Amino acid sequence: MIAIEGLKKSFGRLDVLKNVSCNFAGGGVISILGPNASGKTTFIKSILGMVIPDSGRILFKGKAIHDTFDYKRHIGYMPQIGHYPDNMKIGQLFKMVMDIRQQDAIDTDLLKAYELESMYQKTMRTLSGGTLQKVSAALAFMFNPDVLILDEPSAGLDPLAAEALKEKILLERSKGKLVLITSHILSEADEISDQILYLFEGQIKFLKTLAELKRETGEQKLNRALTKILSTHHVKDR
Ligand SMILES: Nc1ncnc2c1ncn2[C@@H]1O[C@H](COP(=O)(O)OP(=O)(O)OP(=O)(O)O)[C@@H](O)[C@H]1O
Repeated sequence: MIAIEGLKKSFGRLDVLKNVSCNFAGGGVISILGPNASGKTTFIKSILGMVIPDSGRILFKGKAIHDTFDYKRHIGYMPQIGHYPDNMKIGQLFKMVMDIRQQDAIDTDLLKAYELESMYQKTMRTLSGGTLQKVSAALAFMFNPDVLILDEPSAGLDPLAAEALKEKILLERSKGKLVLITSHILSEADEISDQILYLFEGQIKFLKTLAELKRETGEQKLNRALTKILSTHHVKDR
């Protein structure tokens, strides 16, 4: 579905992605983990065409994304912080997005779960952080995309809203969708991930299935497995 070959990106003298290559062949949930500033958002923004890499290639269904922007129709993106026109109402925002796509909403599951229709008259600038996240989540899933890219999706969501999002992610996964999620919440990643991609200082430390990670470390929980594997890597690196 998505192949990444030798991706490099620097901001000034800061090398943020250093020769990143990986392949997301089929569906499933891939959690992109790593410390702050390790390059997770830069990595997903590169796939979205929002960051232009200095070198390397990204292929979407076999086609280089530099040659096309049509591929973006197949990706639903939930940003870390959504930026929307301040004075627009929620209802107007949804209508605008549908007008731009020239398509009606296909998937209204989250719209309903979050009861956003009852808030259509609310103006974007007046929304709480969590409600803004709910709007972003509903938009990401709205057109039934093949791929979902979610940047720290549950940050700021209340527990019930986060649970609804998790259920939705699992439902889409069961349909064979590819879901890339950046997160710092290991318990959540543990519940929903098929694979873990660990970024460290702009490089992939590993990309493994969750089962493999647990088997290799002999741990049942992702947080303990990560602690173990990272300390082992650390020793090996020295
Ligand atoms: N547009 C930009 N201009 C300059 N530096 C940038 C830009 N975007 C990102 N960076 C820098 O690149 C590094 C990686 O940022 P990025 O947002 O990709 O990290 P992250 O792993 O997503 O972090 P976090 O876990 O804190 O969200 C950081 O040092 C950041 O300051």
